[in-house]
Amino acid sequence: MEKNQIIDLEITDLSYEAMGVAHYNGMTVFVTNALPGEVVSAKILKVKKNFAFAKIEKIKKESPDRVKVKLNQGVQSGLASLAHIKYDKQLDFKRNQVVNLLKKAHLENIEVGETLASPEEVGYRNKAQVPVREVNGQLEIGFFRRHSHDLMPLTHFFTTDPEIDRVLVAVRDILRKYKVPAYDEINNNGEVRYLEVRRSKSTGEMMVILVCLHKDFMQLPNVAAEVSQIPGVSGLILNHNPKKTNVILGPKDYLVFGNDQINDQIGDLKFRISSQSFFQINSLQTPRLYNLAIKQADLKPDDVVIDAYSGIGTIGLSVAKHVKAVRGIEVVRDAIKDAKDNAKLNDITNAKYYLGKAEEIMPRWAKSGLKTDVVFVDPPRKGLTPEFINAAVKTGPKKIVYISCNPATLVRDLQLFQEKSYEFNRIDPVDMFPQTPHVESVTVLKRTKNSRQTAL
Ligand SMILES: C[S@@+](CC[C@H](N)C(=O)[O-])C[C@H]1O[C@@H](n2cnc3c(N)ncnc32)[C@H](O)[C@@H]1O
Repeated sequence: MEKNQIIDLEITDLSYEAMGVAHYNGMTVFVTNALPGEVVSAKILKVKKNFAFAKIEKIKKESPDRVKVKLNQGVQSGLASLAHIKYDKQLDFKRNQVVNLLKKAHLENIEVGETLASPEEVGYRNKAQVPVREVNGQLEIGFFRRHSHDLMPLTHFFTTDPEIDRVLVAVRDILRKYKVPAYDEINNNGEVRYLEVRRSKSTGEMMVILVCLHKDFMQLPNVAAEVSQIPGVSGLILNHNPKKTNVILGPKDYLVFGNDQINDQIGDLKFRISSQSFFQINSLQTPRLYNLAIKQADLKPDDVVIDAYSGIGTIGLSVAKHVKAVRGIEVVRDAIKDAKDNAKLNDITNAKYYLGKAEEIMPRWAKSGLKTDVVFVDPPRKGLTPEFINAAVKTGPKKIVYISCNPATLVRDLQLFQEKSYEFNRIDPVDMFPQTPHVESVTVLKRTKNSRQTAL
């Protein structure tokens, strides 16, 4: 097999990244946007020792699960790599990921629920963070082609709220009008690196964030004056990121005009969200995710609850009125400030929030003898650390409710909890990210009879 060769392939499976999988002369070939059951004529793009990558030249036999999307193939592979699959089959794909990971871990007796469908299949994202670069002499917004920093200009982001797309394009045009230079990452000069827009689904308020190389630039007053005229925009923030780095946001934000938080709502609770705070990006699916987790936690009025990886307090504050006390842990300073503000905003007095790393704070609490009843964890993709798991178990909770955005680290961590005599019998996938391969899920671990002794 060699690069640029064209071969016919029968697709037998889908990889975790939603690439069609085929076998050819002992090699595994990953074909972008191909579906199981299809026969495709494919061009080989890259050859490694045991596997290769290819792209479709022609579909010779089409899967009945395929939907025609207008997206260009490059856009689709970067932003919405499941967009060519019928939505109900996307849900199956996500469920199968969990099933396969459990099988690999020899955990076949665990039930995996049907993936809970998202109320919106496109345009659901309440936040966009898009790179700004110069392409052919003009400032453009778009996305980086896979595994590169080549900007593909774009104005319609497909999974993002169309109101956000409208503001992204309006701000792009203002930056062009005042000839603000885009960031040049090779020479670490220019100005605007990323453009972020967040929108509250409940109030319609939008926050615009310009991620810039400098904390001020000549055209900023004119840019700000025009951005303030865009309907729906309630604030402009300049995020200062002076470093030569791939990290998107710098540590400092400067409020240029308006509010530095937007107001949103989940269920009957109000939330204020700062620019650097995490907020679930699928606004309509979030309450359904939380309700599932809270229902399965079966909370009691005397319960002491931990909300680890709390963000702005959304989970902890949703349960606070039904339990004795909530303690939240979060590493982002602004998110802790938001969580405290949000407790006040909703007249909640039994929820306290602590700044720091969960894997450091939890062992301290365990050492000081804290006892808990339910621990909610909602970590980033890398999952939990053994230190956190040990400490959480030491506080003796009856239940641990694990909300995960990465089934691979979830299954790894669930096995560690099992070693500490916590058991689980089902995982419920929830689709927070339609059109993409990302899988969210809820699992409840229960303490078995003898685990309190083992834990202490
Ligand atoms: C997936 S988000 C969940 C936030 C919140 N539970 C929600 O539903 O909106 C994970 C959160 O963990 C925070 N985080 C990341 N690493 C952390 C750590 N080591 N300790 C505590 N919080 C951390 C992130 O800042 C983020 O707010």
